[in-house]
Amino acid sequence: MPRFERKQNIFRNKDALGESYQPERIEERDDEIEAYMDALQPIIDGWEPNNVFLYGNTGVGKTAVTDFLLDVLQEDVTEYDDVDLSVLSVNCKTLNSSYQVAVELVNTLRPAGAEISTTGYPQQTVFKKLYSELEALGGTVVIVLDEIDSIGDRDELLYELPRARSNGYLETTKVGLIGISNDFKFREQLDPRVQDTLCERELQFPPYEASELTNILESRAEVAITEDGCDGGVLNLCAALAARDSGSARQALDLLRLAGEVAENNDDDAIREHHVDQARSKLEQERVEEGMRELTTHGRLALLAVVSKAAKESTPCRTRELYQEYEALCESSGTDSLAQRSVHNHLSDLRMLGILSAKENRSGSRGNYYSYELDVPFSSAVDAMADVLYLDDEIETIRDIARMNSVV
Ligand SMILES: Nc1ncnc2c1ncn2[C@@H]1O[C@H](COP(=O)(O)OP(=O)(O)OP(=O)(O)O)[C@@H](O)[C@H]1O
Repeated sequence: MPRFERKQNIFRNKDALGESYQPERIEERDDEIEAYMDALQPIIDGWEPNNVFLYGNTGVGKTAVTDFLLDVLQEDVTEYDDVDLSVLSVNCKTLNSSYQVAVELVNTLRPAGAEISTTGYPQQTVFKKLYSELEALGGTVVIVLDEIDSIGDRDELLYELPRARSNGYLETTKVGLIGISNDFKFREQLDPRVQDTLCERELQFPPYEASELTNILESRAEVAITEDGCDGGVLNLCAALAARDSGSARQALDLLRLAGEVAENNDDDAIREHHVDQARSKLEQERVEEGMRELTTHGRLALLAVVSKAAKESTPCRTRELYQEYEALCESSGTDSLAQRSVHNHLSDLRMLGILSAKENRSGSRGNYYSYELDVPFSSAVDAMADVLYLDDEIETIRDIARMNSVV
């Protein structure tokens, strides 16, 4: 009797709900596609490409539409013998400077074994190597820089590359940049001269509404889910939840995939609305745990102070009292404590992350003050603290007190 058994009554192709899947059809982006095609038109016409800057929140289709249109463009360009198009795509997330992005581009263009080192050259040397690789490639080159905001203020490449031809670094090759970002502040921070060139054509992708997300989910479910694998109403529910929260297609797709997994694990024959509810809580918890894992030691100690008060049923609790709890925890863990003002800042950050909630109380002549409480389940907060702080005994005591008070 096999111990692994194939389950395929819900998913026909689960990968189609994953991040790496490239949809055959783009839904609900006709206006954006039209404007984007307009910006890419000079390439087909044989002229220098426009530089394009795309922005919008996470999950609104910036990358999907770009990949889709560049595939179409590469196919259509084969009709014209005098246009030789190459597309280079780089995600800048881990490359946070012009230098690193330029090295990555050089290495993408060089054959295996001829790559350059990621350190040790003057920046202009790397840029020159990049120009000579681009010149060797020839034709029209479109360079897509996804998550371009990771470059930060070290943005010299964004100034130099679009000017490479006019400055005589490139003779024959025509280069166009496509920058993609979900950081709305990035554009404003750019040097005005960079803004002028990089943002020659700007496209904004707004968040999706529920009805748009439903269409995206319907077209994806046709590929991903079996005919009877999904109850009516499930796609609408996933779409409505994602629209209310972020307007992100990624969130809607994640919710549907996870709901399918919950249904599958329960050996149910179709995804139902209660599976979506469970999936939503699970995603929410993952988000919070991820936020908590990224806290600094003092952020964690400040949170643990709130957790400790919650175990004693003493929340909402004022900063002053939380500070005393925090100081005691610092002493137990052998950590120097911060001033009350800094702890207050950590509490505000925890609130921004959705881990704490705060109430503002009026206090007559002495001004207003905040009192804090957990905005996440007690158990997820304690669990996330347990594996990082060296406070096993204290955390066990907090758990005991919580059990005594039936706080779970
Ligand atoms: N209009 C659409 N039609 C079909 N699928 C879409 C559409 N918009 C987004 N998607 C899908 O949603 C997911 C997220 O989209 P995408 O990666 O393009 O978002 P993004 O705006 O680039 O987000 P980020 O800024 O986080 O990179 C992908 O799986 C993508 O295929």
